[in-house]
Parts: sequence; C-alpha cells; structure tokens
Amino acid sequence: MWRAVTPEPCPLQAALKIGTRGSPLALAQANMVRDLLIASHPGLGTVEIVIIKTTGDKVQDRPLAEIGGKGLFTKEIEEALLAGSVDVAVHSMKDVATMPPRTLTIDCFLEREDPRDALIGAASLDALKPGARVGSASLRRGAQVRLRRPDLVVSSLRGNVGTRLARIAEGAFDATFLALAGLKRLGLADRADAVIEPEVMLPAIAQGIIGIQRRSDDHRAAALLAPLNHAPSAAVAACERAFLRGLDGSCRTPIAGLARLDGAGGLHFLGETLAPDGSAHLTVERRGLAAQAAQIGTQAAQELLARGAGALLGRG
Ligand SMILES: NCc1[nH]cc(CCC(=O)O)c1CC(=O)O
Repeated sequence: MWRAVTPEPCPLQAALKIGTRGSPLALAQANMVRDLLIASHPGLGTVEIVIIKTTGDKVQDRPLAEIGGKGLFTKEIEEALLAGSVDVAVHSMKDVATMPPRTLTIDCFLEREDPRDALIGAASLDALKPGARVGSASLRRGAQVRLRRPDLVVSSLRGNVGTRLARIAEGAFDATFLALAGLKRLGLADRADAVIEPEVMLPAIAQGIIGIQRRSDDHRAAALLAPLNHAPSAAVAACERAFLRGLDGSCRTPIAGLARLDGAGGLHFLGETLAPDGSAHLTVERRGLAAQAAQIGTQAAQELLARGAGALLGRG
C-alpha cells in the first residue's frame, strides 16, 4: 500500500542567510560572523552568505559626502533584510546611519577590534615632507590632517583597502590612512607604517565595531545572535553613536570620538568636531558610568553644541 512521503527538508535551503557587501573586508567580517554562529549553535545547519551591492560600492568616482552621506553602504542591505531575502546583515558600525529603520534592530555587537587609524606611506604625520600628497576620501581624516598639518595636500582616494594600498605603492599619493581594524581582519596589519594614537587623531565613531542587524520581529534571529553580543563593545558603541546622533552627524560633518571602558564600570569619552577645512575644531572629554554610556555621548554632544559646534559644522 502506498503512503504519502513526507518531503525531506531541501538540503539547499540555508538555515540562515547573512547579507553583506562584497568587498574583501566585508566578506572577511561576514565569514567571522558565520563561524561564530556555527560555533555557538552546533545544530544550526547551513549558513549562507549573500553578497549585496550597495550604492557606495557602485559609485566609485565621487566622494561619499557628495553622493549623499551615511547609509550608502547599508541601504540595499537593509532593503534585503526587510524583503526577507536575508535574515541578518553584518555591518561596520562606522558605516551605519544613526537612525536606521525602526523595523530593523542592531543589538548584537562583536568585540571591538583596534579602533585606531593606521598611516600608510610614512612613519608619522610629522615625518611627511611639506606639501606631501595625502589621499583620503574621509571628511574626518581630511579635516584632522589639515588641522595638524595645513601644509599637506589632501585629495580624494576612494576604493577598498586593497585598492588604496595599491595607489600608495604605485606612488599616486605619499600617504593615506586606513582603519587598523580592517587591515587586521584582512591579515594586512604589517602594511601599517604607523599607528596613530587617538590623542593625535581621534578615530571615526564606532570604528572597529561590527554590528549585526535583523528584523525587529525576528525572534529566532534574536536568539541566535544573543550569545555573540559583546556587552562592553555594545556600551562604547552606544556612547559614540549617541554623540554622533546628538550632533546630527552625516558624512558632511567631520566628527570623531572614542569611548573606552576602565574595567571597573567607568567610561571615558573623547569627542571632536572639526571645520571641514581644518581651520578650527572643538574637543570634549567626559567620564561617567559605563551603564550610562548613551547619556554620556548625548551630553558630550550637547556640550559641543552649546560651545558652537553648529557653526563649525556649517549649520550656524
Ligand atoms: N569606510 C569604509 C570602512 N568601514 C569600516 C572600515 C574599517 C573597519 C572598521 O572600522 O571596523 C572601513 C575601511 C577603512 O576606513 O579603512
């Protein structure tokens, strides 16, 4: 007698789909997350990596600020999440807008990699000869370099880490900056000629922090991601991003900041806003409890606004 056969679950159907940009750094980060998920959940099944091309990847010939600020490296990935074609998305928090869609949540942060900038092409900022050509498409790095070394010539250098390293090697520029975190994750830390201390150049908000995004109502993804969250990194991300949000930061407004924990429940925050041409800057320093990370960032932003940061950012 014939009986209905229960269909086997299709082996090609992944248990979880991870959305990511296709750059070598983005893929290295997505692979890290896949490995962590599989290690934390041995019975999970296949985890698939889905590459999504973003506006920031498509437009390579213009400065990011000109194309329209934050969200350039995340918009299409967020759309894929909302459409259900991926379940989680791996982002460099540095590239994530301060106001992502409400229907999406980022509540999983991996342990922060080194937040400092690396200098390629010179042993220090001071070692560069007068008039040396610095390549950088980052408004923050451009403003910080002009502030400290007005004699240097800063012009746009875009592209992924490999492209930027190659442009220095071929002599198109004398020096550039890259996030040390990205170099480390690509196994290229030896290409850094110097590491810039935060006291010399404060890094970008959330530099070195990977955040994992999901649909807010996806409780399965929330449960899968929960063990991956690194609470101290979540706290410093909350502080730095509250500072950025408080200043209404976008790619047009050079803003830098770094929160550090002392291991005893304390948090120390340094923040900076600059005129894009490096002609002026304001810095702020705050200490408080790690448990109040976001408030510390918000208060630091309010202090800078009260001291005239709005005018510095070209809004006043
Ligand atoms: N803007 C691109 C970008 N987004 C995040 C990183 C580095 C990795 C990180 O900050 O976690 C980089 C490359 C760079 O600035 O060198």
